[in-house]
Amino acid sequence: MPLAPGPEAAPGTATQPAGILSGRPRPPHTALLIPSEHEHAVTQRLLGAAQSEGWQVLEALQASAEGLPAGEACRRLQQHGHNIISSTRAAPWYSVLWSSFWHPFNAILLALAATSTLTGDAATAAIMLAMVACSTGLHFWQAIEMKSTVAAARLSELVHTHATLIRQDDDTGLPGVLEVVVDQREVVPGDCVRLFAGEMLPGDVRVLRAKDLFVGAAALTGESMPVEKTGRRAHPPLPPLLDCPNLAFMGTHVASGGTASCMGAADHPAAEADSARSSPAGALPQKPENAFQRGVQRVSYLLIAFMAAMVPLVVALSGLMTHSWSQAALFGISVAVGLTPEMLPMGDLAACFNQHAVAMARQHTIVKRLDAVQNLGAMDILCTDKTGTLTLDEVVLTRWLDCDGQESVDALRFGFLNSFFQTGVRNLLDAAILQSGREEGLEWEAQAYEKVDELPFDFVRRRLSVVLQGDGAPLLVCKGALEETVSLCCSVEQGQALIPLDDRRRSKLLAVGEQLNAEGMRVLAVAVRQLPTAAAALQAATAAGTQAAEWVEGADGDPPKETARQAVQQLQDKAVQLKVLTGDSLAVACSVCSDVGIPTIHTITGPELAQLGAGEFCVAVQRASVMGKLTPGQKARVVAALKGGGHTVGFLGDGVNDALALRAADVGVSVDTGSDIAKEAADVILLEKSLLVLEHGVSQGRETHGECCCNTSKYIKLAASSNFGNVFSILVASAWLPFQPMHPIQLLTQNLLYDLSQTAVPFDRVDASYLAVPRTWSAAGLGIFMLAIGPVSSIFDITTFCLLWFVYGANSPERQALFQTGWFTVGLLTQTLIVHMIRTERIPFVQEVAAWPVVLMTAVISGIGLVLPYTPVGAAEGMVALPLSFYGWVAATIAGEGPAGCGYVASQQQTAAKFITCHVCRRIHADCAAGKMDLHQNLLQLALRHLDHGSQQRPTAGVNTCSARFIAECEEMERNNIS
Ligand SMILES: Nc1ncnc2c1ncn2[C@@H]1O[C@H](COP(=O)(O)OP(=O)(O)OP(=O)(O)O)[C@@H](O)[C@H]1O
Ligand SMILES: [Mg+2]
Repeated sequence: MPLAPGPEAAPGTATQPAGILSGRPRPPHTALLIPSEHEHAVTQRLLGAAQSEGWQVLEALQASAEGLPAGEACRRLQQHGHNIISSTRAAPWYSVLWSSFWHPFNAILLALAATSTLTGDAATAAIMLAMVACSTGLHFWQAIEMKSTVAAARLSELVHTHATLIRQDDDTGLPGVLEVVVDQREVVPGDCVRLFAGEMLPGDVRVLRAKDLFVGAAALTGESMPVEKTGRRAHPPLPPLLDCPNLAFMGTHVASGGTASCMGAADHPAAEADSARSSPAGALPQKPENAFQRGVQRVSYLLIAFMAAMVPLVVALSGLMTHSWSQAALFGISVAVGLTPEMLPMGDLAACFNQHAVAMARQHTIVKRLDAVQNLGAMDILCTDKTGTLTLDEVVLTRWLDCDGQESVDALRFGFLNSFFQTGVRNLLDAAILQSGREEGLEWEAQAYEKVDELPFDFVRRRLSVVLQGDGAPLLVCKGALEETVSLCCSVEQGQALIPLDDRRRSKLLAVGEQLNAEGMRVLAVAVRQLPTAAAALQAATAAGTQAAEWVEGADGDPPKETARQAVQQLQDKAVQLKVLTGDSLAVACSVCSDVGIPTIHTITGPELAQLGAGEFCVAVQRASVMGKLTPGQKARVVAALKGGGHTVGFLGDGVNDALALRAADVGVSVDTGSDIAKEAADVILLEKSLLVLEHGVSQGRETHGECCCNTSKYIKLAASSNFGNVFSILVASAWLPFQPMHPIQLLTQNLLYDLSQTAVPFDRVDASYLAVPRTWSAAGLGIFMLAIGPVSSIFDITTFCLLWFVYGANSPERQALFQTGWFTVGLLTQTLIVHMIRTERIPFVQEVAAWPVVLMTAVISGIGLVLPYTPVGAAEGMVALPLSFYGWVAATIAGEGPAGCGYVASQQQTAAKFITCHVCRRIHADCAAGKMDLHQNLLQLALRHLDHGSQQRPTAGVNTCSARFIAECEEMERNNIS
């Protein structure tokens, strides 16, 4: 029963019955939206509800156990607004401004400004404050520009979550007879909600009646095991709010519970005592780090390590040469600031991802986490379930047979009874059985029974049982996967007689099932047993050795999708390997897979996997393309093992049993029609369950990766390598000059201008060839860039030093201003313009021009760098006018440094790529020889990855030849292997 917000709710926050208001940890920006007194009042009201009897809570909410009348619900919806969490609204501008200001770069600048003020250098302090304003303004503009929170909120509105409510029908006036499924946003305070396994709580609720209701609250409390909730009144002393046994909160999910209704009608009694507590959705773990996060982290560590090594050296050398340790320390701090690519907060990336996410929404793909867009592009293995992805999701019951393969209405009758009374996970199989049963006129038979208890379906046992009370003795009806159910039976019905189910008959039955499976039919078995008492029936259902008096069989067909084959082909063309992970039988999965073009040469089942050790498990899952009879935990383990093998793994699934694997994957993909818990665990939601839609998503993910990450990593490489060169030059200069090669303030200005010039790089164009294969963000290549570009730029810096020292006579502390201005200009221009040479292999501006934002920004910043020494700001920073002839040297340095740097990088890359090529080749050959790798399945994939390795390092003739040779070798080996 969702609880109403109090009258004291602030306008605009009253749109939800409870949810975020109830005292759980909140996202930071909601703190500004929800007054804490209000939160306190809500907490008190919830605690009050926990201590009251159910009817008292109902009375307080002016509601009844029969549900709200439809008209009243409408009125409440108008009064309270939609049931939406306020946190999805945009943070106010002042909080955005504050977070833009609160940045390490600004903190250092403010500290430097304070130091300068204390030493009486007001001009320097003023410049530093201007830089703070500039950097804050830039970050603020980026944040406002991207409006990512607002856009993300709008995107999530496209994904629908439903809730089952009990409402009174105003027309008939009959109470409690209407069970309506509505959008979660339409749930109002006072509504009675029925809860099913796998569903998310639509609000904060006071449980009124429940049996075996287990709620997973890992998202709120961090507690991974689901906890039981009951409808009983709580007595003081009360536990903390989140642990109250009769309160359940928005954001948590129903882990198990059969008929565990929050508020159920009398004809829905409780579930069996020992229900499926090991429900797959029971313990949804935190999302592990994904490929993108791992990559970003590695890059950050590299930069930090570099800074930690260089800065103390600079301080020591500068202190020794100038004998002014305070100046040396200040200089060291400026160098440290210079080494951080601070204009690249993740804001830039987020803005870029956000733009792409909005574009993807137009293609029916909703991105819940922004970095998931690029993970979709980086994905090289896609694990998918079968139903609805490869098949039409249209299950029709086609046959109902007895043990001899003859049509048997009894089979349908008991199947129908089981499906009719079960209240666990909603399921297409049950819907199909119910439909056929109704068509055969069996519905009235259900009236003769009353459900005594239920053991809900779970994906490990793969069966479900109901205990029914008719005229005679209680009847246990069990329905489930063929093998699992038959393994419990000891006799079969033949005519009116019961005959023992011996091994021969059992194998015959299983063979018939397999034959049907091979035709793409799913086969379920139904077993029944009459027992003296309900308690005995319950015991029999719980125990393993149920003795079945009857055995019957039904078959369900779900034809493959027409578009599946095309989508599989397109994904394979994009170098994405497909693996089918299903809980269904292997034979059915293989039948569907061969229809849609997924190889079925290497397959494995869950029970087989369970026998393997960790190492063998990894090899087996890398090799197999179809895996059947997997438990939910095994699906997640397969995903984790593939990730451990260095792949970026996607998982597409919609069931309660897919939630764990969705969470484990680098990118979890679910569908709008999927179960709540799957949608909660996923990073991407498809509004249409289709591999074709996903294939578009992959293309867009690659573009996103290219435009956002490739360019951004280009930015980081450039920033890190040119800073490395600068610091190297500073080291040389500090060891040589009796003064500082550049004033700290000049260094900071140069750094700020350079960073500004690079803010446009993420919006640069990317080559089409870059999009052909999966890409991951990595620090690989950064070292080469730093080691190649750094020394080359240092050589040109040193020639500049010599020029200034020997030719222009800037060789004493009195003439240091000329030296510093000269190096400021050369350094800024070369750093700023080198991006045009690094970004393409062709001749910049002649054969290839960068995107206009890059051209514009670099031109503007170079212009500023050239005129700054002639402005009052430049003068305040201690710059002087440069001799005109010096600009000729500047032009020559730029002309020389670019090509020299590029040439050197190319040669370094070629060597590195060759090394990688040979290294990869050697490893693959060795693995193949040792039989660790399956040639047929993996070679082409590896070849593509290998080619990718080469092209990531900028393809050169040598690398391409090597890759081509490698692919030829692979094909040759494959041919030999097959023949
Ligand atoms: N409602 C049900 N009643 C009885 N048995 C069921 C029911 N639902 C599923 N099963 C059994 O459990 C097996 C696994 O379930 P299911 O096929 O839904 O798994 P899955 O991994 O979600 O498959 P998919 O990959 O097709 O989505 C089924 O093949 C069937 O034998
Ligand atoms: Mg499924």
